Amino acid sequence: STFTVGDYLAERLVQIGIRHHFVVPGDYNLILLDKLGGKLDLFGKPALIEVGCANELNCSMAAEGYARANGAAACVVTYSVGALSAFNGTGSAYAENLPLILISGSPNTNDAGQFHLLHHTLGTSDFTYQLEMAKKITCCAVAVDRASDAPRLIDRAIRTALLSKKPAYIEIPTNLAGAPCMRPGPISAVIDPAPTNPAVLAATIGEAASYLHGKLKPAILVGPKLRRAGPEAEEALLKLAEAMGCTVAVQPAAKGMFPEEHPQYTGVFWGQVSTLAADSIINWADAILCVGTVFTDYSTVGWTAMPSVPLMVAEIDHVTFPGSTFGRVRLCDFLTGLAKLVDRNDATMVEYHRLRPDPVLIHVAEESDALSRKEIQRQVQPLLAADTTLFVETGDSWFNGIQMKLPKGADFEIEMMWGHIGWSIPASFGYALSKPDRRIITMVGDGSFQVTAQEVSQMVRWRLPIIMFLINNKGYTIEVEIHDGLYNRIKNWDYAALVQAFNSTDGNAASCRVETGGELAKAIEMAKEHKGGPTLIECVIHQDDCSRELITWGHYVAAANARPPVQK
Ligand SMILES: Cc1ncc(Cn2nnc(CCOP(=O)(O)OP(=O)(O)O)c2C)c(N)n1
Ligand SMILES: [Mg+2]
Repeated sequence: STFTVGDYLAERLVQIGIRHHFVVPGDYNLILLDKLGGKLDLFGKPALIEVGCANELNCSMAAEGYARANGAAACVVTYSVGALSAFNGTGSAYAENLPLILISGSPNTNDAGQFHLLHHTLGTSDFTYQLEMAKKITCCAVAVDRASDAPRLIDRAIRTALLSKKPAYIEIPTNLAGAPCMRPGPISAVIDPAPTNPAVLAATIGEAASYLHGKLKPAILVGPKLRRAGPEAEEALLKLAEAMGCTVAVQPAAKGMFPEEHPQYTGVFWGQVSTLAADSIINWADAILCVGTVFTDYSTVGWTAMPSVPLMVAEIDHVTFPGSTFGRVRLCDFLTGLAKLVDRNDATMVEYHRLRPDPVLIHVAEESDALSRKEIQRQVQPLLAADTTLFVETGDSWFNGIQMKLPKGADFEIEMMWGHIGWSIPASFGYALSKPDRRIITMVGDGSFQVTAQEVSQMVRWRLPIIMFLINNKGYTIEVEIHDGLYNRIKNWDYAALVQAFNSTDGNAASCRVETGGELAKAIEMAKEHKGGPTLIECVIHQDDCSRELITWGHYVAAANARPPVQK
């Protein structure tokens, strides 16, 4: 059969390791979906498994979650009505440094020139607006308008996304998906990374050695971009930390990127809402090796927690020092090279042993007591195991999740830069498809759940045993703590009943509402046994029952938002 543009795209997506593609069909992408779904592997099975979502916002967020687990993801939508919703998950992928490939069908190539007015458009004959918008939220946006251009444009978009860990956009007209196309050359043309320049590497390591020279108490701070640089970078960081012997703290969005059971782990550095006194040791250090760090208003508690010493910052492909910068240095190469040369200096570890906070006494509530946030945390903690990935949603779930202890092998996912409420439901669904052997636990607030609840029905459809703790505090508590108003109150739902509605006649979702510690304990036992599908446990707590960290953090973030305009 003829090799087509759609076949070319399918081949490249499979070659970069994608096994599932997230879709919402529309008449501009149906032929393309046939091609993507029609690609068979050597055993005659579909090489790409098509995963339908209830809407394009959730579709793009499911792809974002898939990219966290798989490294890259594809989201296929129809023109305008689909793509504009998928732009939100694309923005998340940009903010969170994930190579999500957004693919949109588009009008027949003959229509623009004939000034035809078409459905799913603004009602003008200008069909370029979507590509222009996509250019602003991706690292590369291409529109194929001739089949002969498809290989070059598709390869460029995918390569740029993989190298920069940012989303890319590919637009394919409905009458080109099935058009004859040249076959691709080796995938190495697309995935070979830009190699580290050896001379630059040597110079960078030399600069790092002089940055550390004479410092008495260096520490390491890990940020969320470390993971985006690949598992070899995380491994290299571990070796560097062990070569130095110093303390290692992580930023909130990097929780789980350094093993928490490691003796050198000293908590989440998040200013006044840090864990394990990480702020004390970071503030005591006289040199901080920042690896993949991102300092934002949220991660610096409204700018009240910026480190006060000159920093070395190692990024995915460059390193900066106070007064100098080095490009084309891949993070794993830099960390590996530095680990071989760096002097051991455990001064911060010695000091940390002096100031490390003692373990806190965990209060065990009476079984009949009204359920509290603390009791939920106490009962969820034992669920975290080596094969667990904990998803935490924007809201007080961030703060409750950050306080959890991750046992060896456990992982953590948070969307702290983009912060789109509702992300965790489709994202944990997408992630679970890529890592079926992991147990997913999602902590999500009632407000967030209302944004993307439909995707629980995909967890039912794919029989994924995701356990969701829905914290029902009757509204937008994180917003209440930043700045309250009636707009932070929402209509309460019967969340447990809603999830049962997704079962219809062929479902397997378990759900219940719990209002005491005793009921929660029973629900957790039920969830642990329930394998054939998702479990939602709606945990009812008082609307003001929020973490002290949220209140402190909210106070300073509100102050940062309120800074008066600087007279220009
Ligand atoms: C798409 C999107 N729209 C609005 C916001 C602003 N926002 N941030 N957090 C919230 C409320 C979250 O409420 P919940 O999920 O119930 O969380 P908590 O009550 O804090 O546990 C809003 C409305 C947002 N972060 N994302
Ligand atoms: Mg809430």
